[in-house]
Amino acid sequence: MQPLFTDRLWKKVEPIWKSYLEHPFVKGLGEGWLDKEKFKHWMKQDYVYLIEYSRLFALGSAKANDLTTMTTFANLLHSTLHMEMDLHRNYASKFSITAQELEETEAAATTTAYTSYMLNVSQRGGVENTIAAVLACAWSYNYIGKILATWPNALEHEFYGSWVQMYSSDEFTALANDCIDLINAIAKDKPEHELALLEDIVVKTSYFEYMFWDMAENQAMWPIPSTALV
Ligand SMILES: Cc1ncc(CN)c(N)n1
Repeated sequence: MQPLFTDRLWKKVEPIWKSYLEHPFVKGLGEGWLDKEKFKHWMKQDYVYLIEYSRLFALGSAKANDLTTMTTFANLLHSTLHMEMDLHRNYASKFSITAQELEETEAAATTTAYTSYMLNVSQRGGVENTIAAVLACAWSYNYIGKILATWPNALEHEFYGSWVQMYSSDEFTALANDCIDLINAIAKDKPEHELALLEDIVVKTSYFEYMFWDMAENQAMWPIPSTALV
């Protein structure tokens, strides 16, 4: 039997993904001591990130060569806009931030760079580029969620517990698995030079994931705040 493309990808990205678990933001979230202002920054940035990420699923649906793939992308789009973004809207209400205010968040430099990269590679290629661009997002959050769920009291934490519950849930796991199955099916008959390009997209987005945790940890926006500009 042919090895799965995601087995090869896993070998490549494993050191990057393992480093997420050592990152102070992820560690603080899993151990329950993360500063809430840092979490608020992540939540707001992630909301505008997810709007662009949703656009990718819509693009994947439009680029799909068959109805099954089109339906999978449509389902991923729907679940992101509802299930995943509901988590953010619920957290926002705890900070007295409305859904409208969340949507109007100015994207930080890292958020802009990451979403622009994903949209760029997706628009430049076929459906295989789109699924490669979203793979690390869905799969790595599920990877982190499932590991944090095994940490003492992470699932029960009064504030961060619902984050761990959502990203480790059966529903979110099914979405991540849909992405894994899609890329394996699409990669099956591709020549090595095309697989190498897809692998590069997954590695780059894995680096962007690390940068996103860093951005949240440092509550970073842009080098000179826009409020300082005339
Ligand atoms: C930055 C980022 N990457 C991935 C996910 C999981 N969809 C997320 N919510 N945010």
